[in-house]
Amino acid sequence: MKAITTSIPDLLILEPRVFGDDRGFFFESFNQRKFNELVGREVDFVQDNHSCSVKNVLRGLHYQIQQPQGKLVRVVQGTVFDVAVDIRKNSPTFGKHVSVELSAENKRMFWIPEGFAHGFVVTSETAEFLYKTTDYWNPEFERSILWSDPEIAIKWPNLGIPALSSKDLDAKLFADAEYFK
Ligand SMILES: Cc1cn([C@H]2C[C@H](O)[C@@H](COP(=O)(O)OP(=O)(O)O[C@H]3O[C@@H](C)C(=O)[C@@H](O)[C@H]3O)O2)c(=O)[nH]c1=O
Repeated sequence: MKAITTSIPDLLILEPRVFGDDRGFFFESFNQRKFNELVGREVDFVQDNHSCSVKNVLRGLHYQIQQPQGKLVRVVQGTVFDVAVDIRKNSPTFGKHVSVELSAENKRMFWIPEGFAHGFVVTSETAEFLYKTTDYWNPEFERSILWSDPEIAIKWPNLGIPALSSKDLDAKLFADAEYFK
């Protein structure tokens, strides 16, 4: 596993070593010891999630105001444009974001520690999205920032208006968002 740094030091793109042969391929999709070495601390994951979405579905930008979740995300079918926004108030990169294409083909993973809002849009016909989280989902603490927030100004792939959940249609502007307690 190789870590690629990004413009926000705590956000890492991870590239697994893939062993291909005439049967197909094999790779370690998670190895706790190697992961901890790459991120430089002990991380404990408590929940695994799996979602499937059709093209131009956008989920995000999500975070929890308590029990913030670090997320290790990847795609096992299709392609997504994935984004993490720094919402740590005392961070020098507060309000800045990093985007990365994740696909079944590139097998890249994105490590998004606690303190970021996260979202993605599906750019293939369908996409299956898998992720591990460092804390449990808690609907009471869950919040959504508007995907098209003008201050964050994410350059999403040009697919037209995305399909959103009702929760994400009601998302707040970054300027009005609640932060961690
Ligand atoms: C997130 C989540 C949802 N659910 C339920 C609630 C709801 O009925 C259904 C669908 O939930 P949502 O619409 O919130 O799913 P979704 O929009 O896919 O939410 C996810 O989006 C991405 C971008 C993230 O970063 C995740 O942390 C998570 O917020 O699944 C759980 O049971 N456990 C969970 O951990």
